[in-house]
Amino acid sequence: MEKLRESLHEAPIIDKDGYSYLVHPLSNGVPMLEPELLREVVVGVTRAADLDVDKIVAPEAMGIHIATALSLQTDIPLVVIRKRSYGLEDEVPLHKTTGYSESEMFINDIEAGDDLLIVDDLLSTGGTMASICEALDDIGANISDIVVVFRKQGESALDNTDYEVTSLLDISVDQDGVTIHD
Ligand SMILES: O=P(O)(O)OC[C@H]1O[C@H](OP(=O)(O)OP(=O)(O)O)[C@H](O)[C@@H]1O
Ligand SMILES: Nc1ncnc2[nH]cnc12
Repeated sequence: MEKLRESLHEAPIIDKDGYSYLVHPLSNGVPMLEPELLREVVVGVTRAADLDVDKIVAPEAMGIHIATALSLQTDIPLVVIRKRSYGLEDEVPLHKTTGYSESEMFINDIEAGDDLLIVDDLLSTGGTMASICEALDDIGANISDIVVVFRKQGESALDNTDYEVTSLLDISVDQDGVTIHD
């Protein structure tokens, strides 16, 4: 994960009402995402993840490019959990909170019995992932694995649940920058 580690040292941190927010190519699409970095991450996720699944699931927006590349690499179909409702039959809404926002998301085309790999760029408060896992569980799908690129250290809404998250790097973020925890 050499390129990924290097990239963190250059990443700007912005203040979102007291919350230190990492601006990184994988988490924001800016600064520019180098193909070599995306490739390294997709190889890392491919090695870390349980790929014996029916579908890859990624939340909009910044899980999409990682999951798309993984889908191309593995031939596993991709479902995006959207921030927009389509009003389709069996659409499942969920409410999610992060450290700086609160919003609705909508699940389509996941069925009871589906084996799923969930992929996202970053886990922080775990609010997004916990809401997604709960909704997928209610549908009756089986969450085989959850892989994120960055996991921020600290309390998470997934603590004290059965959901286990694998990360490529564990980090902490403050106004002075990013620390990588090995
Ligand atoms: O662990 P949490 O505190 O829930 O934070 C993690 C989530 O926050 C970011 O998404 P965001 O909601 O900012 O939307 P974006 O992907 O469109 O940037 C990130 O992509 C994760 O999905
Ligand atoms: N880019 C980011 N930086 C820090 N915390 C976050 N939580 C969700 N996205 C984040």
